[in-house]
Amino acid sequence: MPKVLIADKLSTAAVNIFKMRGVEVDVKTGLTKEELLKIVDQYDGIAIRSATKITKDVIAVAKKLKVVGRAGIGVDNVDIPAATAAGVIVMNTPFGNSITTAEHAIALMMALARELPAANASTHAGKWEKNRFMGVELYGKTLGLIGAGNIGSIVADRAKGLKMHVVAFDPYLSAESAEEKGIEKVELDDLLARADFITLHTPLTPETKGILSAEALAKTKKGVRIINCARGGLIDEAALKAALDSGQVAGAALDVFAEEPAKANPLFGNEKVVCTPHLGASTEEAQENVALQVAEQISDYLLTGAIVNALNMPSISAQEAQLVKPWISLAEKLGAFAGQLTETSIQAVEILYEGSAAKLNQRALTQAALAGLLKAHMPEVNMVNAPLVAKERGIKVSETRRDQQGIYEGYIQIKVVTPEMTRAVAGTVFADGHPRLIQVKDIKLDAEFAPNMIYVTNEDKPGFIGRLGTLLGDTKVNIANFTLGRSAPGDDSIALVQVDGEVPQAVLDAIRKLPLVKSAKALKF
Ligand SMILES: NC(=O)C1=CN([C@@H]2O[C@H](COP(=O)(O)OP(=O)(O)OC[C@H]3O[C@@H](n4cnc5c(N)ncnc54)[C@H](O)[C@@H]3O)[C@@H](O)[C@H]2O)C=CC1
Ligand SMILES: O=C(O)C(=O)COP(=O)(O)O
Repeated sequence: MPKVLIADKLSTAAVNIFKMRGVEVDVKTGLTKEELLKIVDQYDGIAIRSATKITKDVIAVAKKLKVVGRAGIGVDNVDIPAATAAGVIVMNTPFGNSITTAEHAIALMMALARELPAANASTHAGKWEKNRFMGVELYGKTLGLIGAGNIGSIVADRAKGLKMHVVAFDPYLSAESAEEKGIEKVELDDLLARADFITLHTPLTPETKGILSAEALAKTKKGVRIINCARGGLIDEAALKAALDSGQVAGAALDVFAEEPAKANPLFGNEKVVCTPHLGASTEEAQENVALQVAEQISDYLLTGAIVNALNMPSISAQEAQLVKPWISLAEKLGAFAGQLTETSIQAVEILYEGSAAKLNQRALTQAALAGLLKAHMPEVNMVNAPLVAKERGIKVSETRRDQQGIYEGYIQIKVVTPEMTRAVAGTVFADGHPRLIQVKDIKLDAEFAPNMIYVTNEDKPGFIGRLGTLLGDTKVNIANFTLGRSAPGDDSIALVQVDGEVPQAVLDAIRKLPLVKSAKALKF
């Protein structure tokens, strides 16, 4: 039974889902890094929010870990490259809390416009400072969105309801989509110059880090009000403090901070600043949504192989996972076969999907094929990081789909191009769900994959099979299966021998010395 750790505060809906689905679950929130490092190797999955940091060193000791599920959107607390390198899938719940967070941004904008927190505190203190608080209207004002994705778009929709004019800076927002949303797409400088309110809704990336820098703040309309419900690092906090002090910025409402939990911050204590402790996603509805979703997604992956909302893997539905599983195994084994025969650098990999194989999730199959291929010489490669490793090594990967042409209902062929040669291997999945090797170079055959095999190329002349069998018998290597193939009588032929146990090097050397043998290699699957 797979075991999952819930490391941040999640709705109890998550625990119930895990239990119902047959996943063992521990709830241990508020762990220090050291505590997490001590226990993380027990778990197949971890469910988190923004508090727990899944760093490189956590991934390094989490030997069983297969999936990190973020009950929410931002994944800047997860080292995705490290997870990818370790074959750990990182998932989030991209829509579960977006309405709630957009509503928080609007709430903060209103609180800022009318100084609600200060007025509230003053009234509770019995001061009745009616003349102290003078707000501004939102009606007719320009709202500048930095980032117009899911949350930004909902904020825009609500702001339009308040009769604001909405402009957005988002390089990835198409003109059509902007028009559809009633948003004016602008450049950042234009937004800074025109907006009465600026609200941030981008992820924290190297490009967006410090997007509201001292320089950017200097370009804003004097008296601008800023709302940040995305990530603290988007604003240079020291620069914001200076801009508030100079009056360039009239106020800021912040839900997120460069360092969290934010116990001390240069902006604390400033009455022009409205703060909440990262509450953007904190409504009953959103927390129920994200907890349910993340528990379903993690359970699905661990129990069925289905992948939804992963940031480092293509999606595969549960139904598809069932269908594609034997083909993934085939693709990986074909890749492993070709990889073990390849001793030189690889220039290109061409994968052909025919018939029923062409109707399956091609990205997953290609990732499996690449993983098998590259793992032969780089054990750290896995299905998740294989495309990246191939790219880093300059291996050109191409895929072709074709309707059924041959006798097999479906098959996969992998062609590996090296500076010396091109080698093709192909296989299919039989009705029993077992992958079969059906072609090596141009030679047709029919062989199952086994943990230990010997691959021999030889001249097709009488006497070879007997000698090989005798040698293996004499050296106590038990033959489980023996498959032969040749392009034409008397031409090149190959023998694939399934053996029980590892093949000693001395036996391989002896096979290579047999008459008619051209090459011999031990293969492992
Ligand atoms: N305060 C809170 O509790 C919460 C905060 N968030 C934060 O809100 C962020 C936005 O969430 P969603 O809208 O769901 O994400 P999203 O992915 O739907 O939208 C992000 C938008 O930012 C844009 N973008 C990316 N790089 C940009 C750049 N350099 N300049 C301008 N725009 C850029 C993208 O094109 C995209 O349209 C999340 O990344 C997360 O960090 C999300 C939920 C709750
Ligand atoms: O979903 C997000 O990106 C959030 O920032 C929400 O964070 P939280 O789950 O409340 O810690």
